[in-house]
Amino acid sequence: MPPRTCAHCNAAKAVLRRPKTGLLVCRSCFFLVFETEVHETILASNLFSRGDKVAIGASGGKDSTVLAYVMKTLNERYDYGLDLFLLSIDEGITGYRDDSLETVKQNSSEYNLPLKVLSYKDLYGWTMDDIVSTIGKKSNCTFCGVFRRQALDRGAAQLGVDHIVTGHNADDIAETVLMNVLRGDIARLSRCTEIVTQTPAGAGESKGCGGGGGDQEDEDEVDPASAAVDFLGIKRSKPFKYAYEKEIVLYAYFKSLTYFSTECIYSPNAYRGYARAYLKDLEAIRPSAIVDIIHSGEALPAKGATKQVQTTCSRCGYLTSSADGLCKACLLLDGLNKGVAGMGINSKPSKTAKLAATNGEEQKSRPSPQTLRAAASAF
Ligand SMILES: Nc1ncnc2c1ncn2[C@@H]1O[C@H](COP(=O)(O)OP(=O)(O)OP(=O)(O)O)[C@@H](O)[C@H]1O
Repeated sequence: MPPRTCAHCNAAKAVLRRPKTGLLVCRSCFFLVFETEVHETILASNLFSRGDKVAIGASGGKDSTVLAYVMKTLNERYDYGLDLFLLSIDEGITGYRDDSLETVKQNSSEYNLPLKVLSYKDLYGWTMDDIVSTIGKKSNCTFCGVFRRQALDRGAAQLGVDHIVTGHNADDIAETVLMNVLRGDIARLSRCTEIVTQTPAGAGESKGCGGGGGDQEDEDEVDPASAAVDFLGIKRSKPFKYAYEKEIVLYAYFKSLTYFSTECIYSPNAYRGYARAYLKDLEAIRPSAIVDIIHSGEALPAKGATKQVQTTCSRCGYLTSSADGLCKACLLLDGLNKGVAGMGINSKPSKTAKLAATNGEEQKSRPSPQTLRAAASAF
């Protein structure tokens, strides 16, 4: 049988079948089509403006490694005029983040992108190793997700960047849509498909974990107790919103990119694991399921979603939607420092935090049965 030719150029030998479209493509057309789709996502959402300083959240894993490479490529190819940085958070997980940070350092020098590393130990006084040895593995992802979100914002503020991009991909977002539907969490459902956010969306947006251990590169660490930084100005976005995980892996493989592929040792994440397995089954039957779920998520939530009122934490200056005055990270730290770690996890948002910002009406965070039925029937 003669070798099959690429469906795009009709000339070169096809080397892979694109997971997203099923088309047989050659290596260079695959690179080009993958990069062009990310470029189109960036243009369609007006993600950047010329002169923006952009930090790439770099964990050393496949998604953020490919993101760093593609952002650099597109910035040069299309002359976006962006000032790019790598920003890594060292959560303090021995045998995981210390190794992955070595990969980030390698990428920093290979791609010629300056790297900044911030650690939980310096910011919060606790590593994830310390936290897990105190509270066990249950709920540790809550601490890690809340701390990382804030740490990324603090790193961005120190770098003076306008924007953080992360490697969340289409599979991550589709999984999150499924999880929010299954939990009936309409507020998060309305946020999880947004390609850009400008204020903290809370721990639930984290798709689970990261790990950690690396060194500090900067001397001007933020003291959480004295920070008064305008976090509201920092945008976050997901240029890989429509990029399939399988294609990211293929891209990294065919480009021979260096990335760290071990799962976090503290990440049980059972619930997301079920959503992921279900999504993979759906993808095997119909590859468009991933992007279809994202589109459903975008169309669903309008009703019943609330916007939270943002104020600043009375202790560290970070953003919070709690009228009690403390941000989630400070609440969690209080619990840890007082030896009652469940305190921050179990605390419920105060009633005022649930006020809808737009119309001033108080709304319940639980959706109505009709809203839930409508959401569930879409799947
Ligand atoms: N420790 C970290 N430092 C900086 N950014 C991080 C860190 N952990 C996660 N991120 C950012 O958040 C995104 C999602 O991370 P998560 O750990 O949930 O997924 P992942 O699939 O393991 O991502 P990756 O393959 O990039 O590690 C990453 O792609 C990265 O941009």
